[in-house]
Amino acid sequence: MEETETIIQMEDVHTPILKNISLQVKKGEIITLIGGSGAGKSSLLMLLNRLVDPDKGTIHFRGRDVRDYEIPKLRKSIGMVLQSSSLFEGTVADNLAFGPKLFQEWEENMGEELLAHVQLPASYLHREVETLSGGEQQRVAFARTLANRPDVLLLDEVTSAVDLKNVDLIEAFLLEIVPKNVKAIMMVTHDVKQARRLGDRTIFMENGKIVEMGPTEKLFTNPQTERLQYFLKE
Ligand SMILES: Nc1ncnc2c1ncn2[C@@H]1O[C@H](COP(=O)(O)OP(=O)(O)OP(=O)(O)O)[C@@H](O)[C@H]1O
Repeated sequence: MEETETIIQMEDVHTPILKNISLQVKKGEIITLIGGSGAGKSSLLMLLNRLVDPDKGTIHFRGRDVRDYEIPKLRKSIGMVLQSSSLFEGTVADNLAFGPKLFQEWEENMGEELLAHVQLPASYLHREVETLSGGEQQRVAFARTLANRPDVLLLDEVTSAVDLKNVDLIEAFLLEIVPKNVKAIMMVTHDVKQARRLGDRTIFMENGKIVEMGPTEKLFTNPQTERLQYFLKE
């Protein structure tokens, strides 16, 4: 049987905030990260696209140490979307084209296709981003990240500032793009129900450490540690 490709491998990674982080992400997986405020979830994501480097340990992306990639190429391949999108002033099309133009990969018909992923009509291409609702802006932020054809998406609380309709749209979109358009997703969410809905595997963190990690349903129905049992009850 063909072995599933390992997309990310972290081995015994330490930073001032994180301790002893080891994990693997395989092709096709959505990994959800849960844990209380300050547990280190965002810090873990930031290691992957080198917003932070470890003091100790190694991080491999598609079999290669992340430090061996040029940073713009790494960040093109490992895209990140945050809680509130940082679209720049201009039209939706300007925002979508920005990344691909850096790599001479922009084609005029891409815009329409990218917006279709996030269920926005092509007419939005010419809209100034400031005229869009928060939820629409967040969907454009997704389309802009997808424009770079990333292998991995790092998502940090991406639905916490949008209304329920947009939460549904974004969740449906995420389930649809893996592994067709992106190979894997790592997603931090404070919404444990969302972590359960979307995750293939879930990581529970506390004090900079991974306390439990496993198949999402198993983790939720049969938490092994008192810490996680307590966290899920809160
Ligand atoms: N740049 C920084 N300098 C110093 N401390 C930091 C820095 N960034 C994060 N921290 C600290 O590291 C710890 C982990 O933060 P992190 O943002 O990774 O947690 P989190 O689990 O994502 O929390 P939240 O759910 O509140 O976003 C916190 O105690 C935070 O204050």
